[in-house]
Amino acid sequence: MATPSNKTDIPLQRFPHLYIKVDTPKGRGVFATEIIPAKTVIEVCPVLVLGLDENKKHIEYTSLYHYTYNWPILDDFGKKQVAQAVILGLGSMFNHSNQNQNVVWERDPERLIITYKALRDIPVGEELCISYGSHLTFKDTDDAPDPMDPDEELEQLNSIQID
Ligand SMILES: C[S@@+](CC[C@H](N)C(=O)[O-])C[C@H]1O[C@@H](n2cnc3c(N)ncnc32)[C@H](O)[C@@H]1O
Repeated sequence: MATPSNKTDIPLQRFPHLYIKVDTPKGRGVFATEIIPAKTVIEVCPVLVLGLDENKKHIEYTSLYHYTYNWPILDDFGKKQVAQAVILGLGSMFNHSNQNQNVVWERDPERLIITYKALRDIPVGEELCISYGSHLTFKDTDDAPDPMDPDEELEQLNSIQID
């Protein structure tokens, strides 16, 4: 089990006026019932960092694989590696949007948390979306299909590895 290298207590925050909509084109998604002003902390989420082996041998074969974020670690030899982390709390519920990203997130590897903040004012009724980066392995429902492009029809794996 990874433990934080920074031992100071971590104040938690969550913007209270949120709900999960269960039937969006992206599955479940996070929405607000009140306007969220720019820079508001939406949530501070503790993370569970998975062992490199644990991920490769087990998690990659489970549904959790679609929820983990890349997480920088030092291995037993002090070499930089990219592990996977399960984000506890609402962090795992944010969907991806390229065009309409309205939430930014920041890792704190010393405290093993991620903080999510409003990138701009978010009106009631707009989904809260982060960016998963450029290596999507599922079909992004925000992308309008191009009927002339047969590649659009190619089936893609439904998984993410958030950068
Ligand atoms: C971290 S989960 C987000 C919560 C998820 N929607 C749920 O219902 O549990 C990531 C998964 O949500 C879906 N997803 C997220 N963003 C998407 C997008 N832009 N287009 C299509 N599916 C998306 C994909 O199935 C992806 O593997």
